[in-house]
Amino acid sequence: MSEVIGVIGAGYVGAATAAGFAHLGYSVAVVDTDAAKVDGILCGRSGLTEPGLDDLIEAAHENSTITASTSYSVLTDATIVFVCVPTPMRSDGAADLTFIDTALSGVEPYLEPDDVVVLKSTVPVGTGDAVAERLGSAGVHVVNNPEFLREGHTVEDFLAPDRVVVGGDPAAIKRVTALYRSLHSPIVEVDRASAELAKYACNSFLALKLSFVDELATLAERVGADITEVTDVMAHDDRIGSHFLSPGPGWGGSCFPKDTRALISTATSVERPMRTLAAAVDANEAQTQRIAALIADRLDEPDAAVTLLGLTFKAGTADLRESPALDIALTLSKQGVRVFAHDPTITSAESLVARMPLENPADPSQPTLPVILADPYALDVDTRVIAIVTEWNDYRSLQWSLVAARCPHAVVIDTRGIVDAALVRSAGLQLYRIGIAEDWL
Ligand SMILES: NC(=O)C1=CN([C@@H]2O[C@H](COP(=O)(O)OP(=O)(O)OC[C@H]3O[C@@H](n4cnc5c(N)ncnc54)[C@H](O)[C@@H]3O)[C@@H](O)[C@H]2O)C=CC1
Ligand SMILES: O=C(O)[C@H]1O[C@H](OP(=O)(O)OP(=O)(O)OC[C@H]2O[C@@H](n3ccc(=O)[nH]c3=O)[C@H](O)[C@@H]2O)[C@H](O)[C@@H](O)[C@@H]1O
Repeated sequence: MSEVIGVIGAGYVGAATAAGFAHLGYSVAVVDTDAAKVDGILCGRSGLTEPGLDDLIEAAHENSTITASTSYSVLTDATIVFVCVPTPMRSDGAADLTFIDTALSGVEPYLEPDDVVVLKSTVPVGTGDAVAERLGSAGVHVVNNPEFLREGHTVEDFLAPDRVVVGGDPAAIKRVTALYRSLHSPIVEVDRASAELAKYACNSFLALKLSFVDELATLAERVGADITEVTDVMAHDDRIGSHFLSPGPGWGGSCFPKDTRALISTATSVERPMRTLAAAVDANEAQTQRIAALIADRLDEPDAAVTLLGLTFKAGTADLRESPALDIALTLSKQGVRVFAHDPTITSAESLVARMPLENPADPSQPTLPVILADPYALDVDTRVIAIVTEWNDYRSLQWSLVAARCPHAVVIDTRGIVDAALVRSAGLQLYRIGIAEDWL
């Protein structure tokens, strides 16, 4: 327990890492450039909608095992520093490493010989070697330890990972893996390039699987099949597995979109193009636009309105980054459709501004932000389409008779396959489920 943990960046990954190591008994110091995040941690809160995270941070706060600051000097005593800053997408698709560079510049003055810097952010192949070269002359070791947690499950996944992957300096790897030993998860030691590539490989493979299933759902609609029966058959094959077989409005979030493009960019730069992945990215964009078109096709009057149920990129998170729901809202709004939306985590349209850039928000003839509904029953009477875009449990158990009483002519489009068809239809509403041919033919 002699190691002192430093964490740079207190977002989804950094907050879970800090809280998790504090829970495992380590003393943790966090630095974040966002003063609100730091103040939150100093009061025992993460500021994130993540089950169990605030409990761990509050416990660490009470035990004085966590501290935080906007100043890198808080890392002075840290012996192993985890870098958990963003690696967003550049306009050319490659990963933007500016935040990594700034984080390293910030921590460098506080590093001592034999300290370890751990790259937990998702970084392209070659980044770890470059960082090792940069810090090596000061006697600092570098380890790649890519993270595989999911939003909405950050604590659960941090404390019980399918695997812990480490690559890099062998002596330092021993010290990093020792931190995780009490979790009893498989530890996979690989070379640095393989650790970096494996992280992109996992996200990209899952994205490929989803694009395949989304296209299969479209095909099922046309040829008389039921996607739930098709994927059930697939899931019985252990080689295929049962996860990531639910079609939807397209995959989104802070990582799949940027990581697939970053891998394509890496592959292209060494003239080893990843054609399958490029096709999956194209198919994903087409899937979201297909859903927008299906909605638009069911609007029979110029004044007809649409209500989107769900805005986050998936259920269980308040994260709106790269959410297909926002793309659908924007596409419809550009066509002059009045768009309303409900999401359990969104109380006002203001939180959408950063994620839905509009050219002229004040001009009602231009695309506008969706009007946020306080509850899913507060529907505009001219609503013609109610589309379930995010698979929140709230929408599985809607009282469809209340919906029908307000909007008897609305049709329901379920892009996630979560509603009970009999209940929707017994309320007198027409229903279209993704991938179910009998609804569309
Ligand atoms: N969100 C996720 O589920 C997962 C993300 N990752 C990867 O982890 C990395 C971080 O992702 P998130 O945690 O989602 O990001 P995030 O956007 O939630 O949080 C990043 C945090 O870093 C802070 N920050 C930015 N620059 C800083 C600097 N120079 N010094 C100190 N703090 C700084 C920001 O204020 C923010 O609080 C990315 O590379 C991402 O691809 C990996 C696995 C899962
Ligand atoms: O690198 C990352 O950031 C993380 O990215 C994903 O985690 P996350 O972005 O939280 O979301 P997922 O649960 O993987 O969902 C991604 C997208 O796929 C969609 N999805 C998922 C599963 C499914 O069956 N169908 C489906 O459409 C979701 O709605 C969502 O838009 C990976 O699952 C994590 O392992 C990884 O660590």
